[in-house]
Amino acid sequence: MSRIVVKVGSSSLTTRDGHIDPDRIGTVVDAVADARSAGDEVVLVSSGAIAAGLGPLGLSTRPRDLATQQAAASVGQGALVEFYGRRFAHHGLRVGQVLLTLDDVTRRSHYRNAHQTFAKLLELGVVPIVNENDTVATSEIRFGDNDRLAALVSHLVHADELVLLSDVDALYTGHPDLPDSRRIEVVGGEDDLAGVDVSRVGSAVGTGGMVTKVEAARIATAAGIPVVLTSAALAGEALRHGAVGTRFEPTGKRRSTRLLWLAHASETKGRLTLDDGAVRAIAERKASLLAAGVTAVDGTFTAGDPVDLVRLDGTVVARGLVNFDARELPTMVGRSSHELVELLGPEYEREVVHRDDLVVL
Ligand SMILES: Nc1ncnc2c1ncn2[C@@H]1O[C@H](COP(=O)(O)OP(=O)(O)O)[C@@H](O)[C@H]1O
Ligand SMILES: N[C@@H](CCC(=O)OP(=O)(O)O)C(=O)O
Repeated sequence: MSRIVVKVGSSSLTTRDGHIDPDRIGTVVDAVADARSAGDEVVLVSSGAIAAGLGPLGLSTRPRDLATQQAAASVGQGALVEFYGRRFAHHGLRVGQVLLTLDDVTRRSHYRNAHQTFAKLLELGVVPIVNENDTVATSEIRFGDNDRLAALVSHLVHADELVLLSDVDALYTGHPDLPDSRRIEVVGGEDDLAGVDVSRVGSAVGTGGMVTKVEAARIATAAGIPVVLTSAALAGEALRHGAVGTRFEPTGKRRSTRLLWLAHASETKGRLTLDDGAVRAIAERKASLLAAGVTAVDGTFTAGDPVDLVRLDGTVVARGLVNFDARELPTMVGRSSHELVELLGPEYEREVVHRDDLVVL
């Protein structure tokens, strides 16, 4: 029995005029149901909320402004889950909706909750249908693309494999429409990606194109999870562990999900400059960062936000979740814990970034 996370993109689930495509979603549902009958556990990360909301709202193209995207996602997500619910019921399976924001995989308490929810849903035999919580996620906290979300979810649920389903059957050396592009069967590591061009954009409804799929594959494989990338039309073969698409081999070992995200967080909220002693402490001794070793503070952040930790020359050494707001830190920098307690009170004795919330790059 394997635990598989399957991610399917907007372009494989919806029609060009912004409605659910029953046949194409049906192919994915049937493949997932077959895998379940064969004893595998499946978590389905489904995009398509915005795309499926366009038609019902009379919109002909993906809106540019966040508020309309969120409104479309609200309408489309309901339609998608309703469709999944009915279609999986034909196979005697129940679905459960899981909407995640960035906080759910970075903040410790949320992370534990998300982990437990998935564990219970799978134990109860439910097929979790996951998406980003588009309707409430603001631009700063958006995952931005479901490929990366799927990589983090596969790590969160300790998946044995991540299957990325798109509208193209494999990764190619260049855009598949170009005559010179060749299909890539196996990616064993970074070397195999040298010279691969993923820069040309994908479908009108998807967000990330091939760039985010390759990035998701990097995140998952670096954490020890193999990835298969192929088209949604080949979902059946992919889930029967057939030789389809492009296979990305694991390149690293499992690490904490929160730190995995932090290492790959697309947006940090600020920057703390460290003196040489503090750099050595966090990088070599794996110590927490104390105010005494901070020389400058940039950015607007609140406690719990991810920040870059940089050397005096500005190069990034690490990323961490900061324990104080940006406005609190300037009076703290360079001071020992003892001074901070005397000056500001006992609650200022804590680390600026705890070593459990810090990842050296
Ligand atoms: N090197 C490449 N190999 C395969 N596809 C590529 C490559 N470069 C760009 N693409 C494009 O990426 C598209 C898939 O991305 P996207 O439309 O965002 O998918 P989804 O909606 O499934 O997330 C493909 O259809 C293809 O047009
Ligand atoms: N959360 C968004 C999905 C964004 C996204 O990553 O889309 P895609 O590139 O099609 O996987 C939605 O459901 O519309």
